[in-house]
Amino acid sequence: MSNNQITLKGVKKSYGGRVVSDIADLALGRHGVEGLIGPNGAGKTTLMSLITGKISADAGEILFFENGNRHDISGKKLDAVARLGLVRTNQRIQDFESLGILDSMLLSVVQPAQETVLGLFAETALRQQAHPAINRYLEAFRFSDPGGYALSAGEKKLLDIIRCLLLKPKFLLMDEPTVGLPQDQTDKVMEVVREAARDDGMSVVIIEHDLDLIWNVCEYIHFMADGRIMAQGTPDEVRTSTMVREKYMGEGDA
Ligand SMILES: Nc1ncnc2c1ncn2[C@@H]1O[C@H](COP(=O)(O)OP(=O)(O)OP(=O)(O)O)[C@@H](O)[C@H]1O
Repeated sequence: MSNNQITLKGVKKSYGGRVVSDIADLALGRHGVEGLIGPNGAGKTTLMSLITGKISADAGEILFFENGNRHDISGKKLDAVARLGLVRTNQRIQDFESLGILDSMLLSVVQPAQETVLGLFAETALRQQAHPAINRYLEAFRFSDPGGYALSAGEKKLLDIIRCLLLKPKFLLMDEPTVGLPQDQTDKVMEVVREAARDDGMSVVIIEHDLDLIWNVCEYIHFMADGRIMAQGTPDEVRTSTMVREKYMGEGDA
């Protein structure tokens, strides 16, 4: 079980007078792999952006606890939060067309001070030897041209997730990780994420509309609607909640 947690107290965010996030009291990361679900526009992505410092809250406190250390990350910027080991995969895929697959992976494993060393890794074979973790991901995920660029939407998405995992985060927030990925790739992504949660103590929160994935992968689920956390519990508890069914799922889906 992970030692890492994010807590939010009285966190509020409004756009043009409309409250899109109103989190009274929330703890994330107590249960290994957790899910954050809710209807479109519920405020899930906004919540992740508030935590990672992409946007700032109007009020409230956000704390990050990692291995006994307490960090007040309210109002902290994106890079400062990422340096603490709190990393987020992207809902919208990034443009990797100017950086090859291997180079972008390598950039995740070298420390900033070592970046000039990149020049030493001129040979592809040498680069691969240098990082067993990269080899492992290349083996598992079979890019169409690993020595070239990630071109399809699926490959870009995959590369984004792998780069985040190579950073060895303490806490990983995943925003709709499976959109655009075929089922076999989705299964493999979830396998490596669960492995990192189990073996490295990484905490994970996954936003997904793919409820089968949520029920199968997550140990604990937070349900959000209208900017607020409305229900929390095990997959069984959330799946059978009348309120969750009414607000989110068709009666037949549960
Ligand atoms: N920059 C912004 N300016 C104005 N309104 C915004 C902004 N960002 C988000 N919103 C609004 O905040 C609400 C919550 O959006 P958010 O993207 O967080 O929802 P979500 O739960 O992630 O939805 P989805 O499941 O569709 O991704 C929506 O009504 C959205 O239109």
